[in-house]
Amino acid sequence: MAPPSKLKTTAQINNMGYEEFIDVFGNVIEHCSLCAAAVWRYRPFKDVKYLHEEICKFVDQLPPAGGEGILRSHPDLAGRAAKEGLLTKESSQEQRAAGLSDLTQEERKELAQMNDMYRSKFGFPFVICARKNKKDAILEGLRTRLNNSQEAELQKGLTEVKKICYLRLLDLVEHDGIESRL
Ligand SMILES: NC(=O)N[C@H]1NC(=O)NC1=O
Repeated sequence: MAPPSKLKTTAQINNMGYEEFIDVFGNVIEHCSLCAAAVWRYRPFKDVKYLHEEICKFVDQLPPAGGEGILRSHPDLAGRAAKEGLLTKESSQEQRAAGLSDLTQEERKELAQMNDMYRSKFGFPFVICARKNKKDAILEGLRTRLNNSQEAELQKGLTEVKKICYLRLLDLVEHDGIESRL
């Protein structure tokens, strides 16, 4: 007999008390459990897509400083936290999936230099959905996005945060092939 699925059903989510909800969904936005805490009140959710939409609505109504705070809660790609083994398990899996644990020394150096340039220009780290971009696309994205305005990068970074969030939710909740929404 197949082992019981660890994925939550919509019914289970809708019956969760606040603490269990945070235990399960507290890191769907990296280090920002406030985003899950804010949407618990909107149960019942029809499915995982609705839960994601409520989180996105919460993120979208934050003032710019709040959005920047969310971006700042993300670790650099292949940065110091990765080197020191301090990533969350989600971020660690995502960075590995993108091939960032197998960078050449040159690629690692280029990424670190561009990450630093990006952070000093915008005041927050470069954020991209690593599971949707392999290492070449990440390096290219960083090179291109360095030319953008601060406002554009705040929006772009938050769009990537919402993609990361959706994929993290799909890892936690039973669903029916709806990844294509990204
Ligand atoms: N800086 C950055 O993009 N970090 C992240 N991206 C991702 O997919 N997971 C992360 O932690």
